[in-house]
Amino acid sequence: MNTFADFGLEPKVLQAITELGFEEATPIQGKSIPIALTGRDMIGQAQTGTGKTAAFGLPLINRIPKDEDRIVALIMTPTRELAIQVAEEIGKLARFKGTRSLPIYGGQDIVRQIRALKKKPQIIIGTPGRLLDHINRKTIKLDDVKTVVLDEADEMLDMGFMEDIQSILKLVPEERQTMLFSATMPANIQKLAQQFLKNPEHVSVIPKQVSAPLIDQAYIEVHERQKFDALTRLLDMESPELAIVFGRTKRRVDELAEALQKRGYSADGLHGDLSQHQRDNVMRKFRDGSIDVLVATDVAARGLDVSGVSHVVNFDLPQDPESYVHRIGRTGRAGKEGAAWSFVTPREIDHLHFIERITRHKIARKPLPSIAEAIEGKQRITAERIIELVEAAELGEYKGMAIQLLEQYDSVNLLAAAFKLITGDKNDKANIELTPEEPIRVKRRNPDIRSSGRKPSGYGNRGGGSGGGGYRRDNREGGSREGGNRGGYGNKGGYNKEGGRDSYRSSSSSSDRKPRSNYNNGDRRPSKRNDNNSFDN
Ligand SMILES: Nc1ncnc2c1ncn2[C@@H]1O[C@H](COP(=O)(O)OP(=O)(O)OP(=O)(O)O)[C@@H](O)[C@H]1O
Ligand SMILES: [Mg+2]
Repeated sequence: MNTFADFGLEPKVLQAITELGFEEATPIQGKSIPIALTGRDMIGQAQTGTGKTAAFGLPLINRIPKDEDRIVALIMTPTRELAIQVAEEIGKLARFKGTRSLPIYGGQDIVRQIRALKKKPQIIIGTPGRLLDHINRKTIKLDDVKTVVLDEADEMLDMGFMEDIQSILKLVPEERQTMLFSATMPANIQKLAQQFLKNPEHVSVIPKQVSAPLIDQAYIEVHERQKFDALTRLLDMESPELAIVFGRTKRRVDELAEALQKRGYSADGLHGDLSQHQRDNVMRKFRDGSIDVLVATDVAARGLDVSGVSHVVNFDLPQDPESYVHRIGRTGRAGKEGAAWSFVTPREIDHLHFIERITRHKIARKPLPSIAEAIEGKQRITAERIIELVEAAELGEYKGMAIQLLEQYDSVNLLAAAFKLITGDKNDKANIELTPEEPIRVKRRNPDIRSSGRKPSGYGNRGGGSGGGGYRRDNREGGSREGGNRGGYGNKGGYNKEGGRDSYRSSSSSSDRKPRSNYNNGDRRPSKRNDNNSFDN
């Protein structure tokens, strides 16, 4: 057990930690902070929701002199939402010391960013594409950067950011500290590490299983056409505080969010084809609880920390075990419990076993909730709300009618009728038709490649020879289908108004760099880029 005072952090940094209510350091913080404070390169791996942001953020803030007026630290994240969130957390940790930080991401007005850059931030938190834009415009200079952090390093590689990261790091002085963090460290991270890190310290607090321990994981076997009913029954039965429902494609997310709204759920969708304004809006509504179901593509899988997310539903199974780990890791964070449910079609059972094998966690099979369970769940919630109202005792103007009715009718019948009226869904008949998704197929891969090269990675280490797994992420179907279908869904539910995939370029930047197409560059991975290119740069 580590108290923060043991690390020799400055009083003003400690004050911020106290203010945030952090009592003791998490294991990854306990191991990383002393190393990071020395300025050594490091790779940090720990389960989702265990405080990796502060693990790199605190030493970073601690090491920056107060009167520094140059950019001395750079944090890169794979998504805009994550850049915003990390910047907020860094801002909180730096509050008393006064270290200045600034998020820089695509989709935001570049002129506004340039103005903010004039205020001499010391830490920049950004997505690679927009960072490069600023570098090319000479509005960001990296000559004085002493520390670089790649948050979700493996994801940035997977999204095809390698080239961008290379270009950016070339401009950072060799004499620097570089740190990589993620909950998952597939083997290809070695490539990045070898290229950019010097004799890094590997810090891993991954025990046997890579997914966070406080998440209750289950799966329900359903046919594609049953999924929507299964979801609504689950939502009714479990009544999540907040839930994130992951769909495989943007089209899926649009259709599902719209269908849930039709059925009266307070839901909205998030994916990379929305304008930044729409994305910000959805995230804000979800964070403040004005919607309680966020339907999202993998754009929301990494790093997002929203307190109150009690449930994650994989409406569609993800292709990669990593994605599974990160998606379900949006719940069960910072010592809280959470539930993760995955819908698995009969043809995907093998894929589920593959995920179980790689994540080393058996996922319990649960039956499809029955209509009776769903109704009971809804009634339970309604009853709780009624009791709350009764206890609040502010029912003055409703009492007259209640008294009148009770004189004529039986009280049980009256209450039952009220329940029926409240919970019986007039919207249940709303016609819902979702475009079916193809089942995911198992892509074999060599178990060894899961290891980060040093034990224990939480993956791999199960023997198995080398070579020839044949697993290729860019074969995954989600991406191409997302792209292929986009045109047809342009005006559903008010989404996709931006139009095509390159629109982020024109709206976010006037840089002369070529738009990143997923299809014209063999180097880029088509699958995720398809969603991510518009969410990042
Ligand atoms: N020492 C601590 N004590 C209590 N809460 C903490 C502590 N450190 C961080 N937290 C909180 O825990 C939550 C999760 O932290 P964070 O987002 O950094 O996790 P993470 O390890 O980066 O997860 P992911 O892999 O999903 O990105 C945040 O709300 C953060 O404020
Ligand atoms: Mg994180």
